[in-house]
Amino acid sequence: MSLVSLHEVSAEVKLGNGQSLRTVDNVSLNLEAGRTYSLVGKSGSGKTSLASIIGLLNSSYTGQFTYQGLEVASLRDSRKSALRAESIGFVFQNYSLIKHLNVFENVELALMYMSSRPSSKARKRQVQYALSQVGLEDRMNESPGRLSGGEQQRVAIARALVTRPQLIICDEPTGALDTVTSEQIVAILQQLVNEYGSTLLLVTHDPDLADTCDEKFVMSRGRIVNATNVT
Ligand SMILES: Nc1ncnc2c1ncn2[C@@H]1O[C@H](COP(=O)(O)OP(=O)(O)OP(=O)(O)O)[C@@H](O)[C@H]1O
Repeated sequence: MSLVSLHEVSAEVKLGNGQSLRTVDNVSLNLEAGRTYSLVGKSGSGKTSLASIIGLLNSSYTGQFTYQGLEVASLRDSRKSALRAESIGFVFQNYSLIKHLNVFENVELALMYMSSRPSSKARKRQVQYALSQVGLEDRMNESPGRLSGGEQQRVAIARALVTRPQLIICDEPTGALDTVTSEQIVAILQQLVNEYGSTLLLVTHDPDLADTCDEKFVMSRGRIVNATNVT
């Protein structure tokens, strides 16, 4: 059974002028457990729109979408939120860390949303471990604003992985970083995804980053126009 299975999925947004724009157009794909996938395509091709459906962030679609064998359309919002908190980790371009929480608290937050929230002692152990994995255990008490872009993204990776999610969705995770830092971030990501056995969906403009994944999906005008096995 695939972790994610989409069959003829489409989505639209309503534009200000009353017209609709099809952002995802008849997409069918499977994501298997433990494999890594990139999603590439020009700006506006629909990558983020598709990733937000797969990440259970947008339920306004037609077609069939199953996650862990569950028909997503039939799940209540509360069940979808719980599923997302427990089994999906997100990393975005702008890090999306909370400024008034320190590094430890930002990572811990991911555990607070779990329905089976670990004890305070277990949370401490898990957060410390996740931060050590990204080399930031000695910056736990700092405010994110005092960290460099690459360091903030490493915190975001620790936050995405601390729940040991089955799926990690990264949307342009290196978009705001220089080339050397980007390569380091992707190396950390790939190593941890491998170690945790998670499935990775990496949305990127960068062909070199895309080639670090097992499989590549190319999007154009909302459609998957090409799917390639890289390895
Ligand atoms: N809420 C919205 N309102 C209006 N248009 C939208 C909305 N969301 C997405 N779009 C449009 O849908 C299309 C697909 O957008 P999407 O963000 O998914 O593309 P993308 O491939 O991720 O682009 P980028 O690489 O620039 O992030 C674009 O033309 C975008 O302008």
